[in-house]
Amino acid sequence: MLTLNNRPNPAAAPTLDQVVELIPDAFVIFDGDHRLLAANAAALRCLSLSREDLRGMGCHEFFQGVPGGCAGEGGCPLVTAGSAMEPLPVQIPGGRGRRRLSVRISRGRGEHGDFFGLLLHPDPEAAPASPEGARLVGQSLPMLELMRMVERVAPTSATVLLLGESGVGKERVADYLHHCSGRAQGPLVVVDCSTLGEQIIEAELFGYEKGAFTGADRRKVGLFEAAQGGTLFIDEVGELPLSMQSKLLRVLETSRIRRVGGTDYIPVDARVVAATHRDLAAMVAQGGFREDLYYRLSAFPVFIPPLRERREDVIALAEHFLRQADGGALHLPLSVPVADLLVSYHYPGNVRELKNIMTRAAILAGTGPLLPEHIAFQSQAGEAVSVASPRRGSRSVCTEAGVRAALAATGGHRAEAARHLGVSERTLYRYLEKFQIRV
Ligand SMILES: Nc1ncnc2c1ncn2[C@@H]1O[C@H](COP(=O)(O)OP(=O)(O)OP(=O)(O)O)[C@@H](O)[C@H]1O
Repeated sequence: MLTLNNRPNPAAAPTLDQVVELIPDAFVIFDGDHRLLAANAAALRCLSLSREDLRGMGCHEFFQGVPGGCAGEGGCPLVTAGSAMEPLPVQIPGGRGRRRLSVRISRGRGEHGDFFGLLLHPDPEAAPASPEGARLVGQSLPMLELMRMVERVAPTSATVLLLGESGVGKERVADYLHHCSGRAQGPLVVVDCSTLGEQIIEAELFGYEKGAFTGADRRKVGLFEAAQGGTLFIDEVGELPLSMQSKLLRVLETSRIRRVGGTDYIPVDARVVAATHRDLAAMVAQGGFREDLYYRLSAFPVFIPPLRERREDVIALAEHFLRQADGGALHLPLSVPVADLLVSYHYPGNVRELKNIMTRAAILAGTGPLLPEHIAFQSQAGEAVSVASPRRGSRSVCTEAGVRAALAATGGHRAEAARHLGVSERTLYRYLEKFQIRV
């Protein structure tokens, strides 16, 4: 029981277990005998251990993985950490093998002795060990800010909603989030609502029992169950039919599913990350999306800016995709004219378009040098992609090299060069004046 000073009615005070649940990050408390007193749900997920596994666990077993006495001054982090809140990299044995965590330990003094609070985070130093697929390429400010947000929310159990135009990297960010979470060793299951018809989506998500419908000749486990202990990435959640939206909401609220044709409720422990390129708030206003589900999903929205708003990432991404292409590494680093040309473009198809451009360029260049003529932009017409962007209205910034490259690539055609840069012709004129470029 936790009571505050002079509390008139201690019986009404919250328990320690209830208090630790208020902390969104993975958090555990040890008592003065170095025995674990309480852990919140985020910590259980982070360590893949149950509350029963953890309660009463000694510091030696917690830090070393095997029961034993406290290692004392020489080795127990609770003793050595003091009150400095410096993160401490440790290898903690979880339910599925050891994992590297960064632990911040703080010491408190109570009536009956000391106690210790431990905040657990995935160790950023361990990031290189994560698979290539989980790495986010990009060093622009918006990208660094995005990574910080994702790393912050990853260890919690919050539902995350990824917003951004098509091809901007939503699935990639979901992958990164999964690998930064305590569920990294669990599965990452992806479901794309835009590719599933209304009839099959329920069976896909929740599974079905034998005989549930014609053709159901055996029991099938759904994607929620397949994601047990891991993450379920629901892509294009805006395409979910209304009837399914209420069912999804129920699962998010109760953490239980019922297979189609089944009667039992099955507990599921899957962290949900959803994504959409659509403006869900507008869909709510038009009655196409349930308001309650919208609020539930957007507990932690993360906006991924379009590539044209983070042109500083273009070269790093281009070289990354070139490295992945057959024989592409031959062309690294990119020549200045190719780099200028790439940076000048506005990428309506975002990172996916850049990836396709680089894969194609590597093929066209073969074993010779990679030249500007090998760069073929896919959406030269510059058609607008429908955007659900809270940052709509932010302006493209063109460099002198970019403007010159766009003019060179379009044979000096101003209207085409403006389209190519993703700006209006009037804006292009302002740039021509600013950089004193004559066409
Ligand atoms: N920051 C990044 N670093 C490395 N690769 C990236 C990055 N962002 C996107 N990609 C790659 O670009 C391609 C498109 O990204 P992704 O599929 O994640 O986009 P998306 O926003 O989910 O698209 P859609 O809305 O069409 O589902 C993928 O091959 C992905 O791996």
